[in-house]
Amino acid sequence: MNVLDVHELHVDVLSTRLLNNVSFSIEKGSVVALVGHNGAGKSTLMKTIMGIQEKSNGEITLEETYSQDKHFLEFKRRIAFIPEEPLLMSELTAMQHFQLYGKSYGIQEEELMKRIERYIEGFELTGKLDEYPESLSKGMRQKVQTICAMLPDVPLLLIDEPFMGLDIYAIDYFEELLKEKIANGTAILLTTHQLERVKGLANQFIMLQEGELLHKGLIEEFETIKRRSDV
Ligand SMILES: Nc1ncnc2c1ncn2[C@@H]1O[C@H](COP(=O)(O)OP(=O)(O)OP(=O)(O)O)[C@@H](O)[C@H]1O
Repeated sequence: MNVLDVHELHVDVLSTRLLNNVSFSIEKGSVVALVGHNGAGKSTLMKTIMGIQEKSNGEITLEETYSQDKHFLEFKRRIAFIPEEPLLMSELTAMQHFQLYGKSYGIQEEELMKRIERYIEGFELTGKLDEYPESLSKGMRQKVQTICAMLPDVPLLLIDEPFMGLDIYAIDYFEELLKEKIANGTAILLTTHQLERVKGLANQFIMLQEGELLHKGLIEEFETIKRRSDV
């Protein structure tokens, strides 16, 4: 089954076309690395799938059923996003962020508390639950954002530059969590400038160039395609 179908996606901002006719699918349990030069459109694609960036044309569907246009709430509940820069709310503590995510994804209270405890220990955030974002370090804010996305069991995870700003302990722990999610059937679309770092996770890649999908394939084919296309 396809977890994500992106069909003929176009995104324009003012008179600039940021994504041009992008189509691809992601199967259940697949991990796809989205690669491309700075400005290729990777973050724009992520934000458009999340509905943060408006599309001008095309269709985005989850689990072959839930259309971003027609079933927005069901769509949003099936997807979690870790942006490159933490997008936390200054008026909420770390704990309040977790509770907000728990509510919006309909996680049962007892299960939510269990997961929060597990993740704050794993990410070494014990004692930071009542802190507001401004009194956390950048890496700690990234951890809070990461935990928010790890709390629900969603079929699709979008991660813009995983591991950015995390220390080596947090990277190892996060990688283990992702492997656990993948084993349970979660599909992941992640952007990266360091393919080496995600090689243990990703099995496919999509290459964007100037807003267009240039290549897609298995991760093992990446080096050959990269050499051949000189990008
Ligand atoms: N809101 C916006 N308004 C106008 N142009 C934008 C907007 N957001 C992004 N762009 C432009 O769209 C293009 C793609 O940007 P995007 O952030 O998606 O690239 P990226 O592949 O994620 O790059 P990087 O590797 O640097 O993170 C860039 O040329 C950028 O200047």
